[in-house]
Amino acid sequence: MPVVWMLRRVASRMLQRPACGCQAPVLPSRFLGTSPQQIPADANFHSTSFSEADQPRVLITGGLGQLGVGLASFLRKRFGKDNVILSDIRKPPEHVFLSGPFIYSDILDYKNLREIVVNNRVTWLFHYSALLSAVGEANVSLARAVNITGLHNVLDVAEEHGLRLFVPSTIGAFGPTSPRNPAPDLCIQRPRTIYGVSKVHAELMGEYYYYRYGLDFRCLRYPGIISADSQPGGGTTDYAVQIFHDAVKNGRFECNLKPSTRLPMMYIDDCLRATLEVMEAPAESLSMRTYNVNAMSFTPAELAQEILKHVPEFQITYNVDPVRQAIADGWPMNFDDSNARKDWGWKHDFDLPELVTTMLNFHGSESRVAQAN
Ligand SMILES: NC(=O)c1ccc[n+]([C@@H]2O[C@H](COP(=O)([O-])OP(=O)(O)OC[C@H]3O[C@@H](n4cnc5c(N)ncnc54)[C@H](O)[C@@H]3O)[C@@H](O)[C@H]2O)c1
Ligand SMILES: C[C@@H](O)[C@H](N)C(=O)O
Repeated sequence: MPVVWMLRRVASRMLQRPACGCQAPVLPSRFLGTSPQQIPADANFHSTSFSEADQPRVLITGGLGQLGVGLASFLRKRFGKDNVILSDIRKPPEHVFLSGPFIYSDILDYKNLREIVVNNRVTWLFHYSALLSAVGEANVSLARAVNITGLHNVLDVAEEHGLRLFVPSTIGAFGPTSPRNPAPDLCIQRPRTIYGVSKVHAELMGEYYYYRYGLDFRCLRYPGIISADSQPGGGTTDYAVQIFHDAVKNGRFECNLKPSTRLPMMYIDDCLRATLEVMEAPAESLSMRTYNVNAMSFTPAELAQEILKHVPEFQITYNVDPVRQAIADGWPMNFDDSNARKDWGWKHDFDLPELVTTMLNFHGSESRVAQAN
């Protein structure tokens, strides 16, 4: 195998580098920038003194899901609109298409992925494509393909082209035999969903490529992420997003998890900031390549109590979905993220009260706008 890898690497380097040693011609593209430089894998972007030309050239896969559009907008503020390419296999809504570069990318098509990376001189890749926990159980073979085969393509492209690679993992990478309150970074991981199994695989493969080939792989295990202006893609923590829509719209919500189901959660602003911070952290500050990150932990009953403080008529009822409940019962109730706090200074801004106020304000103003129109 090492011989095969060596040959592949030499061939790929030859393809990337012209024999004359001059600058390789780059195909025209509407996303093309002007910098002739490749960002070195160990570059430290912590300094804000980089010129426009030195900014990373970013590709986000699976970017039309709950988190990708917010990530693109966050990164574009930092690195410039044209340096961040959003991609997916779905058609983007108009406001997303008009907000910056968008491109079709199927992570199961290795050649397509490589072409995008080469033509756009991508240097950082955020790999968001995935099937989440509940939809994954409903379509195991597709989840296996997207979450495992797709990841292999991404790892290979990243390694061949010297990219810095971010892959999110999840609380779902733990299982009922893991310590659950709290789950530390390093412990037994025997998840019982295809989603969890594929994410443990991603963590291990990324770290293997880091140790074996020097790939600059960085991974955060996200808790359930709560966002106001994007819909979740079929996970177990989705209730904590939907509850706000329903509280404002109808004053009531039917929850598909039991009232006492405690899970770690995070507001999207904290999630996106954590993602950029770990990508910008100097390599020497990272004692590990896969970190837990956390903000808060609550049950549906506790979330409903907090909403009641703002919406006194709010009512919650329970109609438990056995698939989601079984998944949640095997996940951590709390997350130990002390290594992230120690190594690269992770600190969350949103606890439960700030989360509820922010979400209700957003949906309240949205519904007032809708009523006024
Ligand atoms: N949202 C959360 O609460 C949460 C928590 C932990 C980890 N994560 C991780 O963060 C990442 C983003 O999550 P999300 O909530 O935005 O997911 P999502 O399900 O909302 O979006 C995933 C996107 O992947 C795309 N996709 C599917 N197949 C693809 C393919 N073959 N090629 C390219 N794209 C494809 C889908 O079209 C979709 O837009 C995922 O890897 C997820 O596991 C999310
Ligand atoms: C937790 C996370 O990975 C996702 N929101 C899910 O529930 O599947």
